[in-house]
This record gives sequence, C-alpha cells and structure tokens, in this order.
Amino acid sequence: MEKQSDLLLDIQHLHTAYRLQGKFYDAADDVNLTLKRDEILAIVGESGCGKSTIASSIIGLYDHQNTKVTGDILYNELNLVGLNESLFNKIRGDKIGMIFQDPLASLNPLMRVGDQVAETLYYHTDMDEKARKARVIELFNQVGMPNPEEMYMMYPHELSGGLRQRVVIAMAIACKPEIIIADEPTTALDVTIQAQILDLLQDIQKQSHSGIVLITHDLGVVAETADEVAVMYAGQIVEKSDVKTIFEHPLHPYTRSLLNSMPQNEGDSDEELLVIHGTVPSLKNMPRTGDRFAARIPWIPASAHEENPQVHEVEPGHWVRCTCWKSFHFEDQPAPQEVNSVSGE
Ligand SMILES: Nc1ncnc2c1ncn2[C@@H]1O[C@H](COP(=O)(O)OP(=O)(O)OP(=O)(O)O)[C@@H](O)[C@H]1O
Repeated sequence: MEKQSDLLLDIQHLHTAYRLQGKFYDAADDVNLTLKRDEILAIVGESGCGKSTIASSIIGLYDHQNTKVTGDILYNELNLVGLNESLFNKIRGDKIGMIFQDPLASLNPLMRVGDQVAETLYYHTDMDEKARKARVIELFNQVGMPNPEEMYMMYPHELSGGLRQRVVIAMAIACKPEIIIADEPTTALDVTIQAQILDLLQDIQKQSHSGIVLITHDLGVVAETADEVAVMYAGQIVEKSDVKTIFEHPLHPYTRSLLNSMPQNEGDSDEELLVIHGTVPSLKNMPRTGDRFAARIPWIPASAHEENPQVHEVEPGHWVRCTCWKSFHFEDQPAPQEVNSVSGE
C-alpha cells in the first residue's frame, strides 16, 4: 500500500479564474492531480492551455486582486489555496522550489550569482555566512558548474544560458525541497543544453527523492523525463496516465493529435506531420458545453461528444475526458467501429 507520506501534492477541484473586464473566467477548470515522492509529473499541452496557471496556483504567485483560486491544493495536511502570504513565503523556496523558463528573468542582474543562491539559504536556514558559501559551492558542484568558486563571483550576464539555468536550479534545490515546480525549464535553451538540463533534473529527483511538476509543451521532453503525464487542453485535463500508456495507447483525440504532430524520427525531413488546425480558445470564447477540442476535429459528429464531458477511468490509472475517443479517427482515415475497451482499440 502507498504510504501516506508518498503523496506530496493532492490537487482537488482546482479552479483558477482571471478577471477580464470585470468578469472572472476559468483558466484552470476543475483540475484534479496528484504528485508523489520520486515522481516526475509532466503537464503538457499547447500554449494557452493553462499549464502555467496551475504552476502559479500551486506556488501562490498571482495577482490576488484579479485572480480567484478555489478548490484544494493539499501539501501534506496544509491547504495552499488561501494560505496567508507569510506562511507561503516560508514554504516557497524551502519546501517548494521553482524553476522558470527564462533564467535571466529569475536572476537579479546586479548581484553575483553565488550571493543570490546564498540569499535563499539566508532566508530559510540558520547557516552562518561561511556555511552558506560552502553550501553554494557544493550546490554549484552538484548542478555541474565548472570552477564553482569562480562561478560564485560571476554576474548573470557573464554566464551562458545553460549555466544561468544551472544557477536557478541550484537556487531551487538549495533547501532540499520536497517539491520542485519546473515551468518550461529548457524552452529557452539550445537543444544540446536542453538534454543536459533534463538529465540534471532527473538526477536531482533521484538523489533527493523529491517530486517534480514539469510543465512543457514538448512531448519529446515528456518522453525523456516524465513518469506520469497530464495532458491539458483549454483549461481542463483531458487525459492522464503513466508515460508509457500515454505514448503507446493514447485515447483522447487531443493527445493523439499532439502525438501525431510530433516528429518521430530525428532528421527525417520527408516525414509528414499532422498539423492541428485552429487554436486553443481564449478564456472568453471557451465552449460551455461539449468537448472543448471538438471544434478542431469537425469531421467527428457532435453526437460523439458528451454534452458535459466527464472524466472516465478506462483502465486502472488511465483517465480520459469524454467518450468521443471511442469514435475518433484522423480525418484521412476511415471511422473505426466504436470501441468499448482500451484493449479492443
Ligand atoms: N494574468 C492573466 N490574466 C488574464 N488571463 C490570463 C492571465 N494569465 C494567463 N491568462 C490566460 O489564461 C489562459 C491560460 O494561460 P497559461 O499561461 O496558464 O497557459 P500555458 O499553457 O501555460 O501557456 P504558455 O505556455 O503560453 O504560458 C490563456 O488564455 C491566457 O491568455
């Protein structure tokens, strides 16, 4: 049986709404997710699906005047929804580390990078100055920075993008957090550096037994790194399973379309990739009934979609929204006989 303490985050019925011209619109709509220790949970979807909204809801970094967060985000016994700011400040950076897409934006340009990591230790530990500096050097070693003592004295602009992201990662793991939220951590980096940073994140996760929420639009990153995957479309989780199942038995039309739009073989320029026509609806234009992806697969009859799509567990641990997957086919393929079970697909 799963030990209680293995569950790091339990997100239940999360709604995050932004105020637009005086009205609130859900950017995260009834999101249910869990993160366990020793697990990398990827949240994947196109731009505008609501991935970063989930990240900012977890870490409590949003404009409280114009954002309404409801539901539960349980970290151990503590509900992070509505948590007061002083308590959040203690948890953020200590129990929950954060890595964002643009390392330059995460770092203070006027401060030596070593001092920036040491500052996190100053706020969250009782280490003295000497101990903090020693810990920063140790962290720089851990994240694979060459000549850590020299690096300590550098300013962000003196480092490459990859080294800057290593500094941000050192800062995120400085206090040995149980949870790391990484929002598109490799998107701003060259492909070769991307792979190194993903390897580093995996190493950190294994060494520290933390849980990582990895937000990405890139299924290649998901395949390389994730244990569990939540596919997000238009504010909702449309499919959730372990990574093998998502890649081998994807069911929701959106997951299947995303996978078919991903290059399978590197360097194969003749390969025909699917283009998913249309765009993610804006918050104000979100369909109120039917599957939200329906407009982008117009050859599937409306009757195939549930009026109010529910999440179904089609096999243990594999969740899919709506039953339209049973009659889904790509436009240039014949319609399948409706299938009733995953194995029959
Ligand atoms: N502060 C905000 N105020 C109003 N609308 C917002 C705000 N932040 C995000 N949105 C809207 O909420 C929706 C989800 O945005 P979000 O940034 O969470 O998506 P995403 O999947 O992370 O995309 P990206 O990778 O481009 O950031 C989008 O329609 C976006 O325009």
